[in-house]
Amino acid sequence: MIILSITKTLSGAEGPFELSLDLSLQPETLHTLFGRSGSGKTTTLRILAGLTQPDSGHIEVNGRVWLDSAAKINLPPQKRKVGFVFQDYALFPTMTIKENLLFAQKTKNEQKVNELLELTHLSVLHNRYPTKLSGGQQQRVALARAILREPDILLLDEPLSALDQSTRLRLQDEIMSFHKRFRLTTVLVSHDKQEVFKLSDRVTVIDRGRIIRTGSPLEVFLDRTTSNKFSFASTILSIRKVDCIYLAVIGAGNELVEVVLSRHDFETLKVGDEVLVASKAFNPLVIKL
Ligand SMILES: Nc1ncnc2c1ncn2[C@@H]1O[C@H](COP(=O)(O)OP(=O)(O)OP(=O)(O)O)[C@@H](O)[C@H]1O
Repeated sequence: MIILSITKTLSGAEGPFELSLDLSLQPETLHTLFGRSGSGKTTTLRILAGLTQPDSGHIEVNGRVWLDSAAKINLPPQKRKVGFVFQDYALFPTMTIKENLLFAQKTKNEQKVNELLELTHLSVLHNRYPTKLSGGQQQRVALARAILREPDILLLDEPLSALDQSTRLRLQDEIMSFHKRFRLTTVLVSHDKQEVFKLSDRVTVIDRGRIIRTGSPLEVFLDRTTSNKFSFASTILSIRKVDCIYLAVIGAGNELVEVVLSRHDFETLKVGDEVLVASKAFNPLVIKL
């Protein structure tokens, strides 16, 4: 069980605001922090890892206190058993893949490194340097390196956002399989709803430092208790008038959809606006690709 209770004043783009979170994470679950840019998600991961100091707080991991500002307990990052994977891989460029992995381990257990290389399909590449690998391969190395630390918490900060869609889908499956195989307790930060829905046991939505919602992905994203309608939130990419019809192009995941607007919407909405697209009656054909 991981218990986190923190406060910190952050300097946001629209002025200072308080990050104030109380979270408890069940062991062996994948818990996602979701929310608008600048709401405090990365800062929360950094506080868990000991890389950023909160103004006050208490963090307890499997019965061990990592931080207690009142009792002046504050374990340094190297004493916290955390695996951290960032968007930008952060591998050592002058070390080979295998050296990068060995460096992450206190025990220098080469057998375990070889096992992880095998599991991540990186064995044949073990002598290469990170710059000679694709983004997906580099992120696999970063994931393997984080797991080798045998972390009490695996922190994944937008780990797949720099990758193309098909690599992303493959790595989502790998993250899921590692999370289960190594019985990890994982905290993910992601902006991709489909990814969050696929991977998460629990989702906590944060807005300007506060928890505004928490629950299963179904409860948080589909709001089963209030509506069964089809809807998605996205951004208007273009608006135009064709004869007497008003049309908007709106992003939907990796696709674009064109919707008809009312005259009032045409006059009030503009490109870049965030909108909710909802359909009252939704009876689609589902075709396997
Ligand atoms: N140590 C700090 N002290 C004060 N403010 C900070 C500190 N670290 C980050 N901030 C500010 O806090 C806000 C939240 O940053 P954070 O990176 O946690 O947001 P986020 O939710 O992860 O955003 P994104 O989704 O864009 O990565 C930002 O405006 C940032 O500038």
